[in-house]
Amino acid sequence: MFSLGKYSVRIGILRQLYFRFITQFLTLQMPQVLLIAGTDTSAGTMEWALSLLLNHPHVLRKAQLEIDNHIGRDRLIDEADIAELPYLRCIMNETLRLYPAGPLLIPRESSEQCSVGGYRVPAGTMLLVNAWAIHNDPKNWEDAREFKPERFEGLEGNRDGFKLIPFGSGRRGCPGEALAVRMVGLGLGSMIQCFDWERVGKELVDMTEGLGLSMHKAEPLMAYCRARPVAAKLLSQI
Ligand code: HEM
Repeated sequence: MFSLGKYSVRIGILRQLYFRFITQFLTLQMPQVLLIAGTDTSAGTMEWALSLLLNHPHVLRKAQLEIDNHIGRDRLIDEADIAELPYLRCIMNETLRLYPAGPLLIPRESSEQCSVGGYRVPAGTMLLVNAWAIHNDPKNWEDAREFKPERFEGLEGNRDGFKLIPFGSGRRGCPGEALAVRMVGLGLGSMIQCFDWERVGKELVDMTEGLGLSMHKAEPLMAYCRARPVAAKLLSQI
């Protein structure tokens, strides 16, 4: 048994799970790989982001204001707008920090003996990078468990050294990163632009994390939404 922050697992079970996951992954054709790796991660990130926004309505209002100011009320948000919406990017980074879709990245194997943080790692050792623990470590982040998109103001891209690594790093880093940022940005941005969102009740949205190799919500998000005048106007033109 070993502990990886909140991930406390039996190494044998983990090895088996990864072995099954990786062998299945390797037998898939490239389009299947891209679909599997790209859909759950992107959809899950949007669900976490909207849940966080519902629990922090002032952040939602600020994001809506940014979109309204930048885009106006005569057209829908477009992929090209994402780069011009820094606060929306901050929300995405903060969501991926708190709830990284791949919390343990993809396992590595040491090709030769090395030393990591003072520990001797023999050649052929399976190595897991606990991105979740790095992202939520109070040594790395002030108010680590708080949702504060402003902490990323001024940051270019989706990495902050090795403190923020939602897409992994190096040769096996996520090849879909650029697409994911555009798709999550467009999906989330459209939902914010076109609808007003409210929680179903007075209680906060349940943010419990489900079990699994990817980070998904234990309880699917339920929310009320109302089309904003901009959406009604634009949809009536279609
Ligand atoms: C929010 C969305 C996404 C997140 C958070 C995410 C995150 C990750 C992470 C953490 C890894 C492991 C990287 C590592 O171990 O260094 C990974 C691998 C991968 N991702 Fe993504 N991903 C996302 C979207 C996508 C999309 C849209 C695609 C493609 C259409 C994609 C394709 C892949 C593939 C093929 C791999 C395996 C790469 C390899 O083993 O060399 N991902 N992703």
